[in-house]
Amino acid sequence: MEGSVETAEETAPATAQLLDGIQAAKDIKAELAERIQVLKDEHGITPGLATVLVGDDPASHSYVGGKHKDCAQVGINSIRRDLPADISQEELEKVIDELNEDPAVTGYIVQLPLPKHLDTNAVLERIAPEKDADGLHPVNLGRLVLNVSDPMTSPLPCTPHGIVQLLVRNGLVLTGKNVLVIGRGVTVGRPLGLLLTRRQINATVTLAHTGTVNLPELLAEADVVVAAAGFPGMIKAAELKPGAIVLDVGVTRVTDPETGKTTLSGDVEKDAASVASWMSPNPGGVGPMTRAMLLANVVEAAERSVGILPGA
Ligand SMILES: Nc1nc2c(c(=O)[nH]1)N[C@@H](CN(C=O)c1ccc(C(=O)N[C@@H](CCC(=O)O)C(=O)O)cc1)CN2
Repeated sequence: MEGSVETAEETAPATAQLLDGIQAAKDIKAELAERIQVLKDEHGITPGLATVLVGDDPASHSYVGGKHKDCAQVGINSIRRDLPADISQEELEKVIDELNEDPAVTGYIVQLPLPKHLDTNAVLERIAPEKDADGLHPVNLGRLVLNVSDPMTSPLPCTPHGIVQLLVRNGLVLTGKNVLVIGRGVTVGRPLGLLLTRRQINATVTLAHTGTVNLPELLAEADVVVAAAGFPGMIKAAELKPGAIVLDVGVTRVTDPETGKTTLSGDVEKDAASVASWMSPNPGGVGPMTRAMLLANVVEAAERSVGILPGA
């Protein structure tokens, strides 16, 4: 147009700043490796993480494999208990009892989801609370509800804690912000709502789920969106408040019927980065933080067991 010359700067699409989970997880691992060395050198204790994996779900196998790799990187011993998909509740509970008694195991997790015939809540409840590396035992979740959990007493669930760390480490303050959490699962949505409404963070949280009827209105008002629904691409750029902070947690493996190739898809469309102020990539955002916070829980449990204040 005559008389108006657009510069490249004016026409370039805005792009959100990156909430880089890979870098933050790397920093956390370096900090943990130092604390592990102190446990070994000064207290003669090597933290040990055990994983219990039932069945042959490829995603669960990949997550568990990642957890063992992480342990090797930072100096945590790791022990795998891979069990057949048709294991009975009784047999699985026997494995849990063995891990509760094993002094080499300072913490352990049961990879979720379990096959449908197993009672997940009964399994989680059987884990010794002091060895619960996922923070999903009713005692540890109860402490979160009562607002008495901190690293000195009990572990926090890994994904919610990872989300908080990712925000804090990027200097993002949520006081007074409207946070919309989409998904009410026990590993992400519910505990995240409890964490973000603590006085230290002081956000106002709305928990949306499949029964929510006004998601578009909620999205339009949200300063921060945490999408943990597991529906690929359900959040579109146009639905977001401009400048929103977006954390994409959901991961779905989508297989192309023609090529048979499987790719990972998040809950948020990639072009949301043109509207958001900050956005976590997926992969490479919250997932690596989940793994890093698991390591932190294992280290903190070992520190508590020898009477060191975690992180001190
Ligand atoms: N016992 C538990 N089970 C499950 C949890 C959990 O915290 N405890 N969370 C998820 C799975 N999960 C950890 O177990 C997990 C998910 C994703 C990632 C991750 O690093 N993802 C990568 C992408 C790679 C991929 O998905 O293949 C990324 O986001 O960059 C780590 C751990 C359910 N079960």
